[in-house]
Amino acid sequence: KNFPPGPQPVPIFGNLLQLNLENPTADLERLSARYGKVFSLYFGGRPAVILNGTKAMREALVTKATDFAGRPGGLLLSHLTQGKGVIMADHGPSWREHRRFALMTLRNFGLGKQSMEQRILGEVEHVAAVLEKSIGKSVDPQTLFHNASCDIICSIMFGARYDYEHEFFQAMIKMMADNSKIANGPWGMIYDTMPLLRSLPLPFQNPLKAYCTVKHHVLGIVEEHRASRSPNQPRDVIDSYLDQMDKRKAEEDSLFNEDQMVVMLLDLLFAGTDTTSNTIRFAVLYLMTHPDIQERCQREIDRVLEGKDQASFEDRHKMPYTQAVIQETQRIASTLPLSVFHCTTKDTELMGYHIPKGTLVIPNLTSVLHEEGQWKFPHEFNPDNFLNEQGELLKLEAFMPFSVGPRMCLGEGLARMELFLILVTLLRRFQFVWPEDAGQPDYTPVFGVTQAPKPYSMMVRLRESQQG
Ligand code: HEM
Repeated sequence: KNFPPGPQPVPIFGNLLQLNLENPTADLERLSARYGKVFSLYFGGRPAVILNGTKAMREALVTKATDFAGRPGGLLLSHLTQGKGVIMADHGPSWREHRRFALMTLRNFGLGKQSMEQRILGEVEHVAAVLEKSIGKSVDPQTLFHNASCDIICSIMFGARYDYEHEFFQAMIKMMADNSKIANGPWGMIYDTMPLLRSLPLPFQNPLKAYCTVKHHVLGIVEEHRASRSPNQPRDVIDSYLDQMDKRKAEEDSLFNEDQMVVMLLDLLFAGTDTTSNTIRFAVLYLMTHPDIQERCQREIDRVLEGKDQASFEDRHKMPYTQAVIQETQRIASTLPLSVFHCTTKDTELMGYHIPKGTLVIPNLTSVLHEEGQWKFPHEFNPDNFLNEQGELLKLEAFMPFSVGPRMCLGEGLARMELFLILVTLLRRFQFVWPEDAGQPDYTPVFGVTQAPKPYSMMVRLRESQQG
């Protein structure tokens, strides 16, 4: 009763046949124009509420934060992780404690401090070395940027980075990219809506298998850590977790155990790889095809870093234009278009509608990041969206690529540091050029849990200031 309105569902499929499952973004926009900022859809027999626009998003995720902080079960992503870890864990003590642990550990390993910066800057040197070998050639940077962001997370979690060619490392990256594509794509939708088909040998079996293989390997890394660690002298996230398990051994029903640890590690890898690297790929695509914007960033970077060997995260305060370019990339790219699905934890109300406990909630972040009335230029790439007349960086309520509320991205600090240090270091050294024979750039994203640009080629040149 008084459930948000939406198109009429049909038996078995619900509204599935009315959506382009390869990329439902345009359908969601059309439905929101017809039914309003809060509307409903049926995935098979399961009702879902779609949140659109800044007002509905904030009312649900901030004002009524607890009511909307759950995670749905019964989906491909929740089956992969069995509801453990952080991302797909339901709102409860285990999620709360693991979220707190992950945030605290990231902070202890120097988020905002020197050591995390050094890990990122170290990784950028590997990227720069590969790019230097590509000078004057056309290359697709997809693999390179995936490798770099995955390696940064690996070094924080496992204490070591991998060579980009390492077999396990490559398997892990492939698993993450494939799973992201499948989970929000047609096969993921079929898995989510038609439980009877789940045991059939269909493509959604692949992510389940790939996840198990990577999980098995991570268990091996945990075993190595057990053998080589010194208690209370953590080298990385695994050691910290083992310390935490020791500390809580005496507790009956401790929430910290090996199974939870492995899922949490995979969560952080999964959440931290494609998100950051796809954002960097979008940034390079827009900078190549807007050379005036690229040059303006480079002038700012040169001025602020004059006489310094390396950039530091603190330098961002002196680089409002570069920050505006990074934020504008995040806005236009909308890397997690439908965020991560939420679920109501109790019967609640939203914008006058009744929403029962356990309802699937889909925050359409793209609808906020491209919302008319919130942005000076909602549909074009323009850093002025984030700058005032004086060229100062604006803080805007509708800028929520990391979502908002108690479930918002816990890697935001790390992601922002990575985006800044990687882009600033590379732009200082290289010029990125859209190849002459590449035709018109196509900015249309490839839809998935994380959205990616279509594969493209870039030309790399050493900047004049860096030559000889
Ligand atoms: C540009 C990069 C990134 C973007 C745009 C991004 C965005 C998001 C979004 C939209 C969510 C869903 C929030 C919600 O459900 O309301 C999320 C959740 C999450 N992110 Fe990120 N993220 C990024 C990078 C990272 C990194 C580097 C890490 C980890 C090291 C990370 C870890 C997580 C985790 C663990 C969650 C689940 C939080 C929870 O359920 O409590 N993310 N992220």
